[in-house]
Amino acid sequence: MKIAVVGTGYVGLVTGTCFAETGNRVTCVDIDVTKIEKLKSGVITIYEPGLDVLFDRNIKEGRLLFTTNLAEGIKDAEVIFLALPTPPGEDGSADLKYILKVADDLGPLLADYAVIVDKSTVPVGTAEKVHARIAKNAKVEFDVVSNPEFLREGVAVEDFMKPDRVVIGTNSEKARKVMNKLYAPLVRQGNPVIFMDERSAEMTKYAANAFLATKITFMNEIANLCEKVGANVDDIRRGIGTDSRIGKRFLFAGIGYGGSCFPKDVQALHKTSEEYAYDFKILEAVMGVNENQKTKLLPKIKQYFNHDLSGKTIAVWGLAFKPYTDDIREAPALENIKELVAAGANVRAYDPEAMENVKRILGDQIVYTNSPYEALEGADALFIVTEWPEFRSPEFERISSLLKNKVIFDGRNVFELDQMRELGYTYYSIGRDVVA
Ligand SMILES: NC(=O)c1ccc[n+]([C@@H]2O[C@H](COP(=O)([O-])OP(=O)(O)OC[C@H]3O[C@@H](n4cnc5c(N)ncnc54)[C@H](O)[C@@H]3O)[C@@H](O)[C@H]2O)c1
Ligand SMILES: O=c1ccn([C@@H]2O[C@H](COP(=O)(O)OP(=O)(O)O[C@H]3O[C@H](CO)[C@@H](O)[C@H](O)[C@H]3O)[C@@H](O)[C@H]2O)c(=O)[nH]1
Repeated sequence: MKIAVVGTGYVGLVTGTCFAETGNRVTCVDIDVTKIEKLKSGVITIYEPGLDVLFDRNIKEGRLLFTTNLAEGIKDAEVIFLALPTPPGEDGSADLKYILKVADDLGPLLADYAVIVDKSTVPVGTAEKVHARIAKNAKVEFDVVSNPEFLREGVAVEDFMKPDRVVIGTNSEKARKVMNKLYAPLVRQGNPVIFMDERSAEMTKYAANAFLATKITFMNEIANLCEKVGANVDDIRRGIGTDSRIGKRFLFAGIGYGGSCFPKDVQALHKTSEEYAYDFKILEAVMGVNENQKTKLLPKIKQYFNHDLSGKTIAVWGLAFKPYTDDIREAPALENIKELVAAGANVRAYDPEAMENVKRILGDQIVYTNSPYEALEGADALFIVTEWPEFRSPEFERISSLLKNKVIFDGRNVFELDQMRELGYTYYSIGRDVVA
């Protein structure tokens, strides 16, 4: 099939590359000239494990093209994906200006029947709005379908190529056939394509993200209570996660969820509920708890240093909002580092992928190091913010020889308490006893 993807950011590039890999001819469109020039010259613009191999192969085989010209990009396309940003507007609702602008532009350009697909995360009613905007100028028949994306950064290729499910919102039989054909190679493992109406598909995406954010937040609250009653949240996780009704995943307590999706999508769903005069109490609690959770360890760090961080040096391991990505959108590291610096501390930070992105925001307010150990040089304490695998089994002797105090603040429960006890560390983590 011939496909166009409009918006070649994270989701657009994964969508385009993966559909090229399943044999389609794909043209990705973006207004960012620098990005498109890079992509055209074979340079991948996002860090996503495994994507580079597919990207190189499909460019070489001529199935994956890039352009800044919308008319050229959508020419002869049977399916046109919109993978455009939907950032929070000033009031927290999803800002649809990028989507609606492209919808306006598309109308006069359509030369034959096409299925326009909302791949972006968009509030209930958006497919109808997009349809209306295209219809204003379109001279041909078309359908607008909602097909939300559930991929996770860091495992995006796996999530896209072997999806748990594909959700497609449409009442058009013609669009349904086109989408079924496109997704057939991805769902042949037995995972379903679930058809529903557009509004339910749009809502499904927000419900999934809000549910997962709630699940994590529930565990964070259990963790906070565990600290007070002297229980261990990791044992609780194992104890409840083995119940198949609860499930093992997304039960890891820590210093809050971040990223480009959960925070904005929970906020946007809350906004939708407000618009419909529904008081969605759980979402409000989730947002409030997560905000506090992100800086949960700071009072403990301050207390350890007798409420005076001036001149103290804190080594920070991990800046990305989670491992296997260079994405720092809503990353708990940023807020923590800003507060440490404001309290007079020096920060020496290391992250395998995200340092360039942090430099663009924090500049020379902190020191960036070439290895986790270099970050520890002259440091008074270690603060683990992101659980990159390389932090899980470090050389502890090297850590203790470099740190001024054998103290670790761990926002992701990377180490076992017994291990810390044996090694003689003072160890603060989330929802577990302090090892002193
Ligand atoms: N990042 C994720 O993990 C993820 C996962 C699932 C869903 N989503 C959703 O997918 C959508 C896109 O997210 P993203 O992370 O890929 O965003 P992104 O910011 O990485 O990419 C968006 C791209 O759209 C381009 N763009 C803006 N206006 C344009 C126009 N008029 N024409 C062509 N291109 C234009 C931008 O230049 C940018 O490259 C959002 O709604 C997001 O919520 C994201
Ligand atoms: O048990 C857990 C699992 C995750 N997190 C945190 O939750 C955030 C989000 O993690 P994850 O969901 O893995 O990353 P995203 O790439 O943001 O993916 C989410 O957001 C995407 C965009 O909408 C969706 O497509 C995905 O299905 C959804 O998982 C991160 O800060 C994690 O540290 C926890 O604190 N505990």
